[in-house]
Amino acid sequence: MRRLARDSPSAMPRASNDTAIAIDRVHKRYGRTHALRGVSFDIRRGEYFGLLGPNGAGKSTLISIIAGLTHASEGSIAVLGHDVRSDFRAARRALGVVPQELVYDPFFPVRDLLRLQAGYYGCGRDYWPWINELLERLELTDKRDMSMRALSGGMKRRVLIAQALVHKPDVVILDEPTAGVDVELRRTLWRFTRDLNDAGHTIVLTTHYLEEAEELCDRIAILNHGELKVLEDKRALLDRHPYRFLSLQLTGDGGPLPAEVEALVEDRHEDTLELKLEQGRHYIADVMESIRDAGYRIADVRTREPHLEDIFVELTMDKPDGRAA
Ligand SMILES: Nc1ncnc2c1ncn2[C@@H]1O[C@H](COP(=O)(O)OP(=O)(O)OP(=O)(O)O)[C@@H](O)[C@H]1O
Repeated sequence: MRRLARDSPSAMPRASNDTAIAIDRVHKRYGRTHALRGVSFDIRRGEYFGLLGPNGAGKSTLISIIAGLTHASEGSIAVLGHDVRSDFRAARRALGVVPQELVYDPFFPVRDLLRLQAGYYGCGRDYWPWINELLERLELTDKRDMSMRALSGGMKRRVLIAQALVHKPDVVILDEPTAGVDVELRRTLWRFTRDLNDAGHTIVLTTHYLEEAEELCDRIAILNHGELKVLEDKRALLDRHPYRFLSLQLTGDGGPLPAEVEALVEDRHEDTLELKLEQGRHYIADVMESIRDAGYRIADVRTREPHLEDIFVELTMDKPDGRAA
């Protein structure tokens, strides 16, 4: 697949201001629901940023405020220095938002829809080559004259992505772009967004597929219960978690495992045990010896480093006493 060249029409000049989105002490209340509780952070220009959190954490609310679809109860947000309320048009012009929901006009042919959308931003014929490039990159060229209602769900999602990009926005927000799409399309979208990022666009991704965030993002923010839980470089976040997983396939008719081994069990399925070991505290050799002492043979041993998913669960899982992690 063709890559977007740095000097392609999509390449954005770097501004002296390094902040793409500045979020300052934002609160949002819906009646008695306090959906955002004083969230502050910056998204830097040119980064691929992951905004994660469990259901109801406040991600969509934050994106809606950034996009000007709803207002913060308190606090402010600026996109490329433009306040999303007082300077709405300039802020919106700098943004391309790919929505989570499939909302579209069923009757328009795809290319006409994209040209019309570009027109809303005052982008005329000189943007048509860019629209053709989008159609090509999203593998929609042969669908360009079809009406939206005739397209499959995956194709519609591609059109929504193209629609968000018609005006070559500097900052692109992707809200669950791969929800319900097949593996091939997911890969196509990953490549495409990475190329956009290489060409200078800031990308903000929300996703429930944590391997997607792990693969693509430079920095990760995790929201939980309307608060910023973590904002960290992805590599540092993964490295900071000093544990690893040990998977053991057991044979033989052993008895109960010793309590200190039971305490490490994360998962068990059929004859395999998955244990979570903290570095410097639990030693693989000791654990294996205890298991052998309990009367088992160890037929296979595997280890793995933590994935983003493990860290996400640890940071967002509510404690049994009702406290948030
Ligand atoms: N329009 C609304 N009216 C009332 N409450 C709302 C509204 N939108 C969101 N909420 C509430 O605000 C909180 C945050 O919701 P939000 O949709 O922002 O979370 P989310 O992190 O995007 O979740 P998900 O991953 O499920 O999309 C939830 O408690 C939700 O019920």
